Amino acid sequence: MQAINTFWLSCLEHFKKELNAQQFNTWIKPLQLETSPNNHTEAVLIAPNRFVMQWVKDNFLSRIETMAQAHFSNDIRFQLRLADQIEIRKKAIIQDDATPVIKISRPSKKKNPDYPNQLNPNFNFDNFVAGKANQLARAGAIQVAESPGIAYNPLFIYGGVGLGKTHLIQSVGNFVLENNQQAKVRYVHAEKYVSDVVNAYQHKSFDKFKLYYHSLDLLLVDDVQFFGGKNRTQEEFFYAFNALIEAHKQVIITCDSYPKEISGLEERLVSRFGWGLTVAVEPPELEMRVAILLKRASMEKIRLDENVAFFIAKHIRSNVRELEGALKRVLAYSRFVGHEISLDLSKEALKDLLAVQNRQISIENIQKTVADYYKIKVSEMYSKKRARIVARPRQMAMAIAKELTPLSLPDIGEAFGGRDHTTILHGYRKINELRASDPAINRDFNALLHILRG
Ligand SMILES: Nc1ncnc2c1ncn2[C@@H]1O[C@H](COP(=O)(O)OP(=O)(O)OP(=O)(O)O)[C@@H](O)[C@H]1O
Repeated sequence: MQAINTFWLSCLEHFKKELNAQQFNTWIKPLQLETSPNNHTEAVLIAPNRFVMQWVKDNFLSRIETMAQAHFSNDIRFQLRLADQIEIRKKAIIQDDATPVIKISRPSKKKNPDYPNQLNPNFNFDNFVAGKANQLARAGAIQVAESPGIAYNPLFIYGGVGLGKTHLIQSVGNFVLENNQQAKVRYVHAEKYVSDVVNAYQHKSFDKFKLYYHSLDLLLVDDVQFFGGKNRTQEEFFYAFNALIEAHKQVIITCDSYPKEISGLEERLVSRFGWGLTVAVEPPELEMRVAILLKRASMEKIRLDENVAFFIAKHIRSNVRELEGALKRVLAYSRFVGHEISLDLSKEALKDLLAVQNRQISIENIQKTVADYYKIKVSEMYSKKRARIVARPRQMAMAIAKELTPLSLPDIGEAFGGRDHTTILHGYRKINELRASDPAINRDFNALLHILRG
């Protein structure tokens, strides 16, 4: 069924252009086409888990069929089917390399070393504000909390700093423990896991290390990008991961990037991280930032007017941790001067912070930062040269200026050597398109935002 394969490739191309990279990677890329040589009217798309299957059914299936109708003369029906997880894993294990998968016999009578679970009881689903930015990650986490080891394994949550990844995965841990106090749950930051490996080395205690990590019911590993380049840690984690997944124990991982983009991570781990559900958390939009502030205020029993929350949320845009930091600052200032929190008081309390922010995110600073990043001269930002090597960074700087400053398009145009506002709009749109189709551009964009926001 060469024709269907060719059609599917063109479908992939189509969705790659239409969706942003995260949506494409989450929903479309994991689908596998299965055709039968004897059946010319039906094709099956295999989804890696129920979540993806349902989403594709609801949101993409009819589009795929419409495209198929336009492509073929006869009718082709597309079915969705759930992948056989065991088969996928077996295949991956065989393909990986000859490394044996260590099977740890689960200690039946022996007591496990009694490690604390390291969970912060304040992280729970109730005080996690839901919004578009974390919709999928939250839904995935809730499902995993309700059916650990069954729903999606592993659950891989990625996104920038301070966006709630730790909060979310610890909420799963706390939820599981609430339902079953006997559950062996462990939250571990990746750096701590690395130091546990070093310790096991020093004390020749790998058996104890394995006994512990391989016998958990739920393992939460935070910021797994820290495993990059640490081969022994990765090897140990590979064994632990296999042992847990084989035993239907839940693994949840967070990271600052998509699995394939973690630098220095072995391919066999990258592929395993994609076995379950991979979801992103995005920076929250304005209304969600306001909701987070109001929630936090009510938890702390502080009266916070909506207009004050809007003021803070409008100015603190980078991530939730900074948002909470700003609220703390306002609160501390109000206690210090002995006045209730008001708009004026908040402006005063955040004066320094906002001044620093405004200074940092001037258009000149954006131009200089982007020029440094791409190793071109700042003067290329105003030049008329069209060579891609300078034109692309210039468009990147335009897009970032639109994103980070309140300046109008004509103002931004002025700062880029007196360009027309349509040129700025074109640059902005171009970069957004590229971000959706080219992970490298998306990474550059996010890295630059990160540098500029300090
Ligand atoms: N949606 C949300 N609702 C309520 N609080 C949130 C939300 N998102 C983040 N927070 C809060 O913001 C702070 C930072 O979140 P968290 O530590 O989970 O971020 P992170 O993504 O793990 O960051 P890092 O990558 O730096 O580890 C925490 O205090 C957390 O409770």
